[in-house]
Amino acid sequence: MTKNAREITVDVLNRVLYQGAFSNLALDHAFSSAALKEEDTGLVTELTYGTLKHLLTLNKILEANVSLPLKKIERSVLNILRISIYQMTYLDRIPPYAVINEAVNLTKKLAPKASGFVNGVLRGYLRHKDVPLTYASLEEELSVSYSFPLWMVKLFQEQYGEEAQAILAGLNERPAITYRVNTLKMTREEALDILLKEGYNATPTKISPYGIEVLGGRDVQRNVLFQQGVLTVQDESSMLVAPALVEEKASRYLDLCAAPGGKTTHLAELTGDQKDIRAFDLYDSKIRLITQNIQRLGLTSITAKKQDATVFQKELAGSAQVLLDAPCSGLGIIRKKPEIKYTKGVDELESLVALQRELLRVVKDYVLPGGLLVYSTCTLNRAENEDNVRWFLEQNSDFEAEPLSLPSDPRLLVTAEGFVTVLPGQTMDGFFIARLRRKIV
Ligand SMILES: C[S@@+](CC[C@H](N)C(=O)[O-])C[C@H]1O[C@@H](n2cnc3c(N)ncnc32)[C@H](O)[C@@H]1O
Repeated sequence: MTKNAREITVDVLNRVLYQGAFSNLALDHAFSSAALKEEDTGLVTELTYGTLKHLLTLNKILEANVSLPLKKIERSVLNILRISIYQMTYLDRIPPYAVINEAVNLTKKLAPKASGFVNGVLRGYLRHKDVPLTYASLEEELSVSYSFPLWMVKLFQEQYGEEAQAILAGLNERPAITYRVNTLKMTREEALDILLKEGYNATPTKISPYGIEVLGGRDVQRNVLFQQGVLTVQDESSMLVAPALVEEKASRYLDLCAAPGGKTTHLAELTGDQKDIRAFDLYDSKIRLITQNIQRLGLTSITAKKQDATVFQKELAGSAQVLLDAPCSGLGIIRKKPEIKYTKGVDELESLVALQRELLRVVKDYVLPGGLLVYSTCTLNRAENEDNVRWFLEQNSDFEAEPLSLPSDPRLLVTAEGFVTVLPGQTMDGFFIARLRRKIV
């Protein structure tokens, strides 16, 4: 029997919340295995991301409306309830009685004995929808209303002080779609002009001079500009990294944690595809992603190879500008992968710091005397960001911090040393960039 949009959503949520799947990949898999109409694809995407984004709020509402602990409810039934409460609370285009009917019909199919329970819970919620939720503390209120685990709320409060609430709000924003223009093929103005003439609602990104934000129009990935390698999907924060590393005098660039190649390909574009660019990553499957991007963009200056960045390659010692875009906890990209809120734990953050320090320790020896090491992460956790770089500078007196050349913008927090934290919001992921110069001694 074919599955409708809500059943597919429940499948995707089961995979993301209980089997560790990534939301974007689980959705891609669902869409490639079911021939859905475009409007149903839109509904599945909306219900999946909306439910994940507001999961803790939805759980709190459910707790107020059911008399048993949520973990005693069968998982598919719980996810039917969550997507239904999400629609009744956050969407106004679907009438509540239609939501309840859909939920009851789906429960009859997946867990027939629970259909009366689902009907009762949802009708009860409809009657008491306006009763406000109550909280034991300000932290609990922030945790439930923004739907972030308590430990993450406390981490942001402790580390970012008065910016914490803006970070929670920014990480819940709907991400804008931004593209980087391959300036080897045309200027940003030319690409923008073509998109506008084709009826897209598009605008230049404000901080990066290479980006275009597309606010409306047909799927850009089917557009000839994308297919011809003029455009690459990239967050505006990520577009700030390669320009921090490029210098006229440098002839070799190493990107140690490169897949899928977003920043490597930007390096090649900014250096006229004329320099020696080496991209490494840990897995063959990820090297294939880099290769696909290189081919689509028509670049020839990059070689991509499987290589563990914790293992030193002697032959490259002291030879290059170095990018370490380190594996990290990813708290800055929660807008795009909201499941990170519930799947990451504090312990994992600590082991990542150890890995990042090991990577810094190894890759520093590739840096050309007088050259640059750029360290970046897509997380908002000072332990993985500023603390790591300060630790590194204490250990390595032959390196010094150097500010990035960026316009001043309220979304950029810049430390006295020049380290940049990008605050998350509509067009930008939360991000961290530090630029370190190796002294000539
Ligand atoms: C933040 S992502 C890189 C994103 C990439 N720079 C881009 O802009 O497209 C971090 C990457 O580090 C890779 N990685 C993790 N541990 C590694 C290691 N020991 N050596 C090399 N790569 C590693 C992961 O496979 C992942 O692709």
